Amino acid sequence: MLTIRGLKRLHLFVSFDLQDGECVALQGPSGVGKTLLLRSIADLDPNEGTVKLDGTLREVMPAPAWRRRVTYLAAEPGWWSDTVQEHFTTWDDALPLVARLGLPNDCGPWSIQRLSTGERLRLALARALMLRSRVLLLDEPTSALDPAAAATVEALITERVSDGTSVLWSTHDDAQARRVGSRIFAIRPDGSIEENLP
Ligand SMILES: Nc1ncnc2c1ncn2[C@@H]1O[C@H](COP(=O)(O)OP(=O)(O)OP(=O)(O)O)[C@@H](O)[C@H]1O
Repeated sequence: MLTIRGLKRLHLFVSFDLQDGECVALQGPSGVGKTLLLRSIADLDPNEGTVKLDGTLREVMPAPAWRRRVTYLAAEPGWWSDTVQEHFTTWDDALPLVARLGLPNDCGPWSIQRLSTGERLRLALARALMLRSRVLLLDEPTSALDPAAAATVEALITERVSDGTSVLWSTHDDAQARRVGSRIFAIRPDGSIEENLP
């Protein structure tokens, strides 16, 4: 279980729990703080408060180890190597997942530069899913995808949730929030969270 108490970042001040195998949809108008919240939980920006995974405080482990367990998927993912396959520890292991996400089997040697925005998003999702994290913090993961690709992503994440992964999923799509979330958190302009049922 992910436990968050008094997490403070700029105007945000929130407390909540995310159970194992639970997907919570995160909503709110543009600029309200959804990305700020997800990045703070992953400890990518300075923030205050108590964040624990299964009772273990975030600060007792090195930041990279925390982010392998509590993984943030950015709306605009970053890349550090030239080719697709260099972003995976074992490309052959990643290939079935990459293919399921609709990328061609021969895309391993491709340059990252040639990928479309949607292809990059799907590749970044594959990269995140290969970590088998305990918690996924998804920042509008289907915003640049066509309906078929978005449905594939929803199905994949739903499988992971069934396997016990906890997910916080930021989306502007109300119907998607109701489909994927067993609870919906709406960030208010004052930085607090209003909890709704789908
Ligand atoms: N480092 C920072 N210092 C000060 N303000 C910041 C910083 N980073 C982000 N903000 C501000 O915090 C607010 C919330 O930004 P955030 O990216 O979390 O919004 P969002 O809810 O994810 O929006 P969108 O739906 O458009 O992606 C914005 O007004 C943004 O300008």
